[in-house]
Amino acid sequence: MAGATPPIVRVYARARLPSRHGTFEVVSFTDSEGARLDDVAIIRGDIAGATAVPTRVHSECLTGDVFGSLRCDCRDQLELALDRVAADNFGLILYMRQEGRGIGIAEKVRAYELQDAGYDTLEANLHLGFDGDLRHYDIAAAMIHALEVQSIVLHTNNPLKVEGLEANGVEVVAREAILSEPRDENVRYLRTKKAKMGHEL
Ligand SMILES: Nc1nc2c(ncn2[C@@H]2O[C@H](COP(=O)(O)OP(=O)(O)OP(=O)(O)O)[C@@H](O)[C@H]2O)c(=O)[nH]1
Ligand SMILES: [Zn+2]
Repeated sequence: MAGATPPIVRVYARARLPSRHGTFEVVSFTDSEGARLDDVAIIRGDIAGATAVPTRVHSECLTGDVFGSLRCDCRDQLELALDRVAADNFGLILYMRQEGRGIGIAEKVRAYELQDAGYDTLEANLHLGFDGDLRHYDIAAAMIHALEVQSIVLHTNNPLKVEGLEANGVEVVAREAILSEPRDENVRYLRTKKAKMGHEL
C-alpha cells in the first residue's frame, strides 16, 4: 500500500534475555538523530531477511503488563505472544511505549476513574478530549525495517494495526487473531472493543 515514508531507526544494542517465557534476544534502537528510543524488540530466531515472520506489536499497558490488572487483556496477550514465539522458536514482539492507546498512564487512570463511574473505554477517552486511539505505527514499521524483516504475519485483532503498518511500508502477508480467555473483569472492555473499536473478537 502506498503511504508516508516511515522514519529511519537503527539498531543500537542487542542482548540475550533469559525470561520466564524462555530465552529471547532484546534489541534497542536509536532514531536518525541518534536519540535512544524507549521501544524495544524481543526476538527469537534468525528473522533478518526472513518473510512471514510471526509478529506481535504490543502497546504498553503498565497496569496490565506489570501489575497484572484484569481490567484489560494486555498481559494475557503479551504472555500468549511470548509463549508462541518461544514454542515456534521464531518470531518478533515489538513493545511500543504507547501507554493507554497513546494518552499516557496519568490520563489512562483518569479514563479508568470515569469507567468506574459507568463510562466505557471509548466514552471515557472522548470525555477527556482524546480520540479513541492516538497510536501511530510509523516507529514500529521503522523497527521492522531496521531488523531487516521482509514481511510479517501480524498477530492482532485490530485491523487498524494492519493498516497502520502497511501505510508505513510493511508487507503484512496475513493477520492472525490473538484471543485471550475473557474474564469477568474484562468482558465489558472486550465487548466495547468489538462493538465500537473495530476489533475482530
Ligand atoms: N485509553 C485507554 N487505554 C486503554 C484502556 N485499557 C487498555 N488501554 C490501552 O490499550 C492498549 C492496548 O490496546 P487494545 O485496544 O487492548 O488492543 P490493541 O493493541 O488495539 O489490539 P490487539 O493487537 O488485538 O491487542 C494499551 O496501550 C493499554 O494501555 C482504557 O480503558 N483506556
Ligand atoms: Zn491493558
